[in-house]
Amino acid sequence: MNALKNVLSPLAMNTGAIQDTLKLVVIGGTVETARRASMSAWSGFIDSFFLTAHFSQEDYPYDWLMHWLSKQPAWGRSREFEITTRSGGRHGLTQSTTGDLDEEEEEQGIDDELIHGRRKRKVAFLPSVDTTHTIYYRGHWLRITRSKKYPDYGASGSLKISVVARNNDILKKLVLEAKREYEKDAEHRVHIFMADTTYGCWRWNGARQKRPMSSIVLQPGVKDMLLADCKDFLCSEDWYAERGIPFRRGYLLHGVPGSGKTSLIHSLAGELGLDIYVVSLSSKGMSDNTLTTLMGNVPSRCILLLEDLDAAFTRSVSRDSSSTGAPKEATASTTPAAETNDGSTLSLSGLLNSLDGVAAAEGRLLFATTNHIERLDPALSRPGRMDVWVNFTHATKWQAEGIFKCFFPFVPANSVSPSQSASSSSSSLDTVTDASQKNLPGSKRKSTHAIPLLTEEEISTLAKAFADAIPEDELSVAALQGYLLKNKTRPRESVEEVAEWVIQERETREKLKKEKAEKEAKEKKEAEEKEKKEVRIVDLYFLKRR
Ligand SMILES: Nc1ncnc2c1ncn2[C@@H]1O[C@H](COP(=O)(O)OP(=O)(O)OP(=O)(O)O)[C@@H](O)[C@H]1O
Repeated sequence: MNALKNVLSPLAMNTGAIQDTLKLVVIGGTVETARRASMSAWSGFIDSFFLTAHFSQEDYPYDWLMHWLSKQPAWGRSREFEITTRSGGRHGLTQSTTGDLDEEEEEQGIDDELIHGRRKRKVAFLPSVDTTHTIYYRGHWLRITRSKKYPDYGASGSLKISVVARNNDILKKLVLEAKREYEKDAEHRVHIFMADTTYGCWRWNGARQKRPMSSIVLQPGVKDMLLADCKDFLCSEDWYAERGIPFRRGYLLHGVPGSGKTSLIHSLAGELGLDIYVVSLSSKGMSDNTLTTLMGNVPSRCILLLEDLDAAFTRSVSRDSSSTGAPKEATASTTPAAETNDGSTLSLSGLLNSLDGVAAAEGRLLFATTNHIERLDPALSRPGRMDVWVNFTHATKWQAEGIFKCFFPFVPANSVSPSQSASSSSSSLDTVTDASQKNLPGSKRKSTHAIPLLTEEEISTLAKAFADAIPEDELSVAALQGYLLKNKTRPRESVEEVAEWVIQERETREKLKKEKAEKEAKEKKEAEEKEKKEVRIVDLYFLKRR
């Protein structure tokens, strides 16, 4: 008993101290809880005065606002922000290529010029992720919070803008202003979106400088016809509605590789101010459902580009003659195609349904390209789906002359002195506007390529001589472009040497053709031998069993 007392006595002595400690803990806890409650009540009270708008990266207003934010001088005073030279989304209007940032040049606004052949980087200041920034806008303080939804997957982000105001007028004004600025800057660019078959959504793939229509050399009248047709369609919504015809139009551009099909579509998009949504039907994971979802998410005014239509049902990107390209389903059956190794379950009926179905966007221009029109199922290319067909051939003499003129600049005859003109050879070079852009409307860029100054008359004579040496309908325009690119500062020499180049091209093509034929013959022989060997093994097996 005494022993127990001895053990408990120190505890009894410290009871007062323990009680005091407990009191302190309770009081401290109560105070902290009260503090937190009051803080949360206060922030709730404060928040009740805020109007808040949410913007998701998947939608256009997010891009408008990110673009607008990147132009706000407020970031100069901010203590935390993101500096970027490339955008993670469609707001790539501030994006550029290689080079270093030079403060002085940035301030002078010459950051988009070529310096020693390198384009200076453009730098954008953006709100950093998961930090709330405050900026002043038209008499209001805006609280801006940018966050990433699924950063681990690099997936979409969002933007939250709060403002103390009686109604949402200020937020509306902000969004409209951001939209206007974005569209003004986008004037000179075409945005490209690619189909993401994994998530069934569109991913921004970059913004390209508009390509002037004059840089595309096609037979007379073709470009004008297409442009007029597209323009007419885009302003005929009521006409279609009155007649109950789905407001869609399809263009099938078919013909040899490197003849300008894709370039023409990009050029048309620039001219019409439309974005391009590209689907490669043969891509991995493409299925009827994915395609229908994608079609449902295409905006109403855009160009939808189906590339290499003939490759869609071969699950092959190969477009050479060994690829059959023939649709696996000859008719538009309603059963989906069996799943292939790459997980594609796209069927012809699925494709047709997604093009015509209710989910398919109205007002879109469908462009499809193919190198093998003969392999297309008639159901796919019939009017209503493909209303206008344009055939692209190898270069004609007329095109050869046109592409030469596109490449080399000329100066008006009265601005070149006779002596200057006479001495203008590759040895007497002057710096002029880039040959490939000088005579093109809408071209602003200056290049430092040294190109001899020639008069319009000289260029015309050279272009004619160049065209004379080019065989009709034998070489692609892309091949001619390649040759001229190699000689972009040597207009005269390019004409003198072109006949020799044509001979070399023929020889190279013959050699490649021969090599290909030999390779195919070898593969065929190996396959036959393998088959024979397998048959012999099977025969042996049955002989043994008997
Ligand atoms: N008619 C043309 N006018 C101007 N440039 C052309 C023309 N055809 C081809 N080119 C040039 O050749 C290159 C390839 O052209 P493009 O990709 O448009 O050809 P394509 O017909 O779409 O080829 P593919 O069928 O292989 O996709 C481009 O750089 C383009 O500038």
